[in-house]
Amino acid sequence: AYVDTKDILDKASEGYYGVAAFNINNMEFFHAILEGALEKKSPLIIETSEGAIKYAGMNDPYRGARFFVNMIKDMANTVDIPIALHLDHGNNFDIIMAAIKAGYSSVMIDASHEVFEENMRITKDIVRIAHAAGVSVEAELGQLSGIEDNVEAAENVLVNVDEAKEFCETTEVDFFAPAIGTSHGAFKFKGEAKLDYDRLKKVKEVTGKPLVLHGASSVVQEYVKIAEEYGADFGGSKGVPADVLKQTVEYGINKVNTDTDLRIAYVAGLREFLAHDAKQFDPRKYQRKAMDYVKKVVMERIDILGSANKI
Ligand SMILES: O=C(COP(=O)(O)O)N(O)CCCCOP(=O)(O)O
Ligand SMILES: [Ca+2]
Ligand code: NA
Ligand SMILES: [Zn+2]
Repeated sequence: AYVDTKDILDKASEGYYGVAAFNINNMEFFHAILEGALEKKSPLIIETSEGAIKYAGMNDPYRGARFFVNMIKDMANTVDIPIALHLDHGNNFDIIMAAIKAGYSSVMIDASHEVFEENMRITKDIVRIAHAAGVSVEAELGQLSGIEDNVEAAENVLVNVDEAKEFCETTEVDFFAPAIGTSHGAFKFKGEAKLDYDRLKKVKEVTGKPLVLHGASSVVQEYVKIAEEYGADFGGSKGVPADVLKQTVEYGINKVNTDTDLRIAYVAGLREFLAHDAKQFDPRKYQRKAMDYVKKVVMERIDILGSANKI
């Protein structure tokens, strides 16, 4: 069934388990992810960035948003697991409105690069509009280093616990993303993967909200190796180890944003298949190994986060 993201995450917060939010840009990733979630009988959050919406809509965001809603809502209403569709890192007002109008389950308003008062003001506005339309809302405090909200955040800016309390009370967001030391992409840490667990525990205590971990991909080395065997160069890639992920779930993380792991698994499968089969040109065949690797990553992640059989 097609559901509100808030429903999935309120249950996950109650039960102290994590639900992965998987990013897609096309049909094949969605199918591979869905196969994995169905096999695990897990609730499923599909999310699309603004870039994905522009990509699918050939630069018409409302068309792109409708494309994803039509594909996902229709499929969701014909399978037995709860599925939600979320706008990830919403920043452009028109694209957030397009997602709400098209029928997204939830939207993120990411104004975390603004000063605190401004982030709060913008978020309050979006919550008012989204809630009027029956759409739930995610927002963020702190910044992830690397490309973030289309602005370069040189350093990690960790969430401030007192601000988190005021922010969640004032804005009435439905689920909340505290920056605790992760970053987007495949090169998250120079040395050891260290997240600020103490800060996370305190944010859970003072907000009582379902919490979101951005930049949560593990950068699974099994697929990095396969990709590199067939010509990729992902040297120095490092993500959030599974045991660290488990720890964040224990301390209150419920939505676990995962994009890079799927991208690496897919390109590894594609490179491997094409290196061995010189004759195949049916896209339903030469993408299958890539989709199988994505499905495997999805199923492994569901086991790490504990959302299997939680439907
Ligand atoms: O927090 C995460 C997941 O991060 P990770 O998977 O890199 O760890 N996300 O929010 C996914 C970010 C997707 C970015 O998409 P565009 O390239 O279209 O802008
Ligand atoms: Ca941000
Ligand atoms: Na998000
Ligand atoms: Zn993110």
